[in-house]
Amino acid sequence: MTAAGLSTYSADVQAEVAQVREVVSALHAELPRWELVVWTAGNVSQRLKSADLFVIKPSGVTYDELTAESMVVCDLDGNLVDGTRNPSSDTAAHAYVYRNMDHVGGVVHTHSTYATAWAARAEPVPCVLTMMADEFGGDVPVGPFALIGDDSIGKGIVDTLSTSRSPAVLMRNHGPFTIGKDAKSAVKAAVMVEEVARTVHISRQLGEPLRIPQEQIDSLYDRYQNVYGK
Ligand SMILES: O=C(CO)[C@@H](O)[C@H](O)COP(=O)(O)O
Repeated sequence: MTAAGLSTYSADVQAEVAQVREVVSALHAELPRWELVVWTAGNVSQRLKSADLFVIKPSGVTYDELTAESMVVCDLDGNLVDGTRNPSSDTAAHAYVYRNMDHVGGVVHTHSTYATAWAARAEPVPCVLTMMADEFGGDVPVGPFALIGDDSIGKGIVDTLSTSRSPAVLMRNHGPFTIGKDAKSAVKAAVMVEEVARTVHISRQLGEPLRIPQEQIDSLYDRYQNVYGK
């Protein structure tokens, strides 16, 4: 597929595109490294600061074949602006999130095993671990069932995450989508949601895990978000 390209954009925008292509390409390597994907089943994107554009992977290309140059650039309606291949099949969902959540700079989708197992049951992961309180500020919520092809998935993500502190949503019968201030933060949330989905699942084999009281969740979330690592 060909597109209009970046020639009408300023040198600053083109420079940022080149830099974000490197970032997004490198972050795709984190998905198999953390065992969050099989074959081509997951994608990372990052929004530009200097223009209403984002960078995402081309569809159906294996992670070991991805390069910075092969990353595609889309506008916030999901139209291809620059790149030689079709953008990821989840581009419309990423674009919808960027159009409707101004604070989001990165989006990730995977089909990681444990998080997707919870999604298949449409059950939120209950906040029973301090690392869940830290990262998610409560339960990891479930979003609606939605078919790929229009704005349904994006709307489900936005509607669910707009009423939660969680940067992760388990889209019913599908899998996790995560958001962050940039793509790296969204990848981190994808790693964390898989980890807690796995741990809580294992805990359940031993009995019913104990929910953390809301006051303690709030305290842990505040410390991790505002003090930890600063
Ligand atoms: O969820 C889906 C399809 O149901 C996608 O995540 C694909 O599995 C990955 O697609 P590309 O990013 O390679 O288009």
